[in-house]
Amino acid sequence: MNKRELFAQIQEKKSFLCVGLDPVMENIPKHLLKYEDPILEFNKQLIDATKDLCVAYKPNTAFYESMGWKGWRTLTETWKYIPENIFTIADAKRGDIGNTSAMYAETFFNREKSEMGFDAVTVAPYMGEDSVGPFLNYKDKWVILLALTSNSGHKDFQVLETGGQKLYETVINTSSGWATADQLMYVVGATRAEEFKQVRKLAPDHFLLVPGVGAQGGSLADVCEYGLNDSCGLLVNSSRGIIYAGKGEDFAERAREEALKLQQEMEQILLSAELI
Ligand SMILES: O=C(O)c1cc(=O)[nH]c(=O)n1[C@@H]1O[C@H](COP(=O)(O)O)[C@@H](O)[C@H]1O
Repeated sequence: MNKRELFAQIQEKKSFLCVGLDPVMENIPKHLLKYEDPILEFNKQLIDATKDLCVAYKPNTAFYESMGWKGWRTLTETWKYIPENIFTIADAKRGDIGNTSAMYAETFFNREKSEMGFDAVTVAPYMGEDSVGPFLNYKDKWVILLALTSNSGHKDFQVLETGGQKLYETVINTSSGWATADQLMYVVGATRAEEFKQVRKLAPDHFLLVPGVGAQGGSLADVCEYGLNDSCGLLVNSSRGIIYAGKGEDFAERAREEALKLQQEMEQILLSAELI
């Protein structure tokens, strides 16, 4: 899905919500345990309940990989279940020397080989351009580079000064000069709302993946104050705040209610910004 198509979806759905699919077996409602793959059933019901309210789904691969080969099967079947017009992000946070990154890229992008054809993958920029390049060789796909993350550990490296600018600023400045920069998005945590003004100075046109609303306490309104651009430019993720809104048989309805609250807030924001 290209940028124009993504913005068209945002306008049509009046939403820039990304639902994070981070399921843990202990939290799956008990009535689903009778299914052969309870997590797949959980995801399917969540997708059915939220697909008209969101423009993206982001399974974090750790939650699937932790279950071994069965988890990979669940991830693959989950990806297949997501409707085609919804943006899919493999939140895998990969990046390695070139030939290894090429294998990671095949895992998430090469549908013929792996049976998964995500639109985007999250990548750590630490190993530099040649570690990101193999993902960018897929011309219709996106790389979402970690820039300024939502966790407290962002202080350890990302905001350290490197030649007059913070390390995360260097990540954005340098990568946005790459020839393939129009296939990049950046992760900026909702808990770092005070930095969005600066992020937008460095990356005015890029889409930002913004995790950290909901369970981590970030504010949607604060993110949007400086984060919006003229094609919206934001995919705001909530995982636990939506998928665990209810723990019983009505879990999908509760999830829908939480997604709807965010979508309605987003609609007002898009209206005020005259983007819809
Ligand atoms: O890349 C990410 O998505 C990500 C980056 C970041 O800085 N912070 C962050 O929380 N995430 C992911 O976003 C999701 C947040 O989940 P909740 O806190 O449950 O909404 C998890 O899958 C995290 O791994």
